[in-house]
Amino acid sequence: MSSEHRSGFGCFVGRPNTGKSTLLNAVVGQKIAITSDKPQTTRRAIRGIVTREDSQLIIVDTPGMHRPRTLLGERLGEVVRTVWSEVDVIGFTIPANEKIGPGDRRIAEELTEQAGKTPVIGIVTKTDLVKPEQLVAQLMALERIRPFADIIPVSAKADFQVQTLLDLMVTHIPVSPRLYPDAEVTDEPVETRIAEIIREATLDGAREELPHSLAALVSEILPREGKPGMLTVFATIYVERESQKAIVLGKGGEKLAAVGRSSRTQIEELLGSRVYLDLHVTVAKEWQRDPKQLRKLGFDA
Ligand SMILES: Nc1nc2c(ncn2[C@@H]2O[C@H](COP(=O)(O)OP(=O)(O)OP(=O)(O)O)[C@@H](O)[C@H]2O)c(=O)[nH]1
Repeated sequence: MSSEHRSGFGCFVGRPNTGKSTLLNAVVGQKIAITSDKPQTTRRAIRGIVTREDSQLIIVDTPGMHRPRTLLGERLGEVVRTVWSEVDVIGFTIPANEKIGPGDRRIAEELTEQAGKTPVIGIVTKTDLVKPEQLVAQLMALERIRPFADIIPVSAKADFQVQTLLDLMVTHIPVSPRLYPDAEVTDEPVETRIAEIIREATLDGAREELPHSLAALVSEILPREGKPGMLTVFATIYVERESQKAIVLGKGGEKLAAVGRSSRTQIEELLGSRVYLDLHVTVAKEWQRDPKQLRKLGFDA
């Protein structure tokens, strides 16, 4: 074993809902990316940094892959491809409890076309959901769809082999000194992380039609007037239609109030300060198709 220090970049790819965000959180050990029961909730590349004595692995969380339908969809595609060409190692996620399907195969093909020489580790996720014989069958099925540098089963929920996966990823990154100071966990701006907390809280228990047409934006964080030690966070939830606004608000604004309460606790933890959350819902018609709105919401590549 070499005692030289390694530093480099990695990412997880896989179709929506395969457990990429949960795995990232397990690996980094702090909640920095949003997870949700609904697909396609991760909309931007977020870097988590795992610093160990022997290595520093910077992980970029890639958005869910899906067929581009709107401008937003197309931009996600570009982001994903840029990520693939910049990283040293890619983890391709397949859940243990679902049959490998056309969506998985399409990503495997795109990896072959777009990822060049970047080594790909095949990761069977959510192993806690299946029996051993099902897991073995899935590992064998995965082996057949493309060549992998390694194949490994993991469960982020049961903390099974998460560290082993990290060790494996580190073997593929170059010998290099640390690229980031020890304390840094993510270099995402705090506004973005807060917006993601709000977005996640809004999606929690929301109806099926919401995930694709919801965005959150933090416009300002200011000291609260007359309340020393307290901050005001100004945030807006963007929806596409009046009907969606009604869903987000809930009866008499009840749902929005609950979203505010649950987000505030997390935001206070993140900022280390008491927070007043000034939260509004706005209809921005067809925001997914409007480049100006996309830029405003931080989707500019
Ligand atoms: N039982 C179990 N559930 C898991 C595990 N990992 C993730 N999940 C669940 O699977 C669902 C999807 O997980 P995510 O991490 O959001 O998946 P993703 O691939 O990042 O999804 P997108 O952001 O849509 O691309 C969530 O409900 C998770 O709680 C696991 O190891 N075990």
